Amino acid sequence: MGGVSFAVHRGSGKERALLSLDDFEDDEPWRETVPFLDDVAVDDAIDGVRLQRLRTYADHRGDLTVLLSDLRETIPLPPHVYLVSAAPGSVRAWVYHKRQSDRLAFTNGDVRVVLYDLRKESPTCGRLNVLDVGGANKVLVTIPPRVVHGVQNRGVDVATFVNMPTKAYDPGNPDKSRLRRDHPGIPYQFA
Ligand SMILES: Cc1cn([C@H]2C[C@H](O)[C@@H](COP(=O)(O)OP(=O)(O)O[C@H]3O[C@@H](C)C(=O)[C@@H](O)[C@H]3O)O2)c(=O)[nH]c1=O
Repeated sequence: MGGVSFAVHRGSGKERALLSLDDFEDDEPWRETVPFLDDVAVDDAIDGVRLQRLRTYADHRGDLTVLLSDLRETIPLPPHVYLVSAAPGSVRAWVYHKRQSDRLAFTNGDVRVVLYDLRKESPTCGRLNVLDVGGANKVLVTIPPRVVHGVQNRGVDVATFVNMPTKAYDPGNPDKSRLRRDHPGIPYQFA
């Protein structure tokens, strides 16, 4: 694999004498509450599916959006995180995972997430949820194991989303079960 060169500045004793870590100022606490990842109520949500509001902090330099945090509650920290770029109109469906929960963070684009509960033991077996998320509705969607899901980019630009599943992807034993996207057994057809 081709080496990647980095500019390395060796520094000198004289420079270190001019500055120390103590010269930095600590940020002051700015909020008494933790204003991110508030739960969003979803009418008739499938059992175990969770939506949390993602809060974006904007300033003249751009913005920052918190995607996941255990500051407010103990959560399974993500052993694996990846970024998906969805081409305009693209559909990723239908899938479910036997062992992991997906935690999909949507912050941009016009994306539709469709969830379908085929878990025979679930109190919401047979229920469908259709969630429109992205730039206008920045949310973290937690999808428990065995909940069928599909994601469509309904916009005209590439949409990206981050997945922070509760288990690492193992190519040797991928936790991914698929069904063709137009299967008539699911009461939703992607346009
Ligand atoms: C999930 C994953 C895939 N891959 C590889 C496998 C494959 O060659 C390529 C694309 O993987 P997939 O086809 O599984 O990805 P995809 O079907 O696009 O699934 C994605 O869409 C949403 C709806 C989901 O539910 C997630 O599971 C997410 O993986 O990336 C990794 O290398 N690491 C990973 O962690």
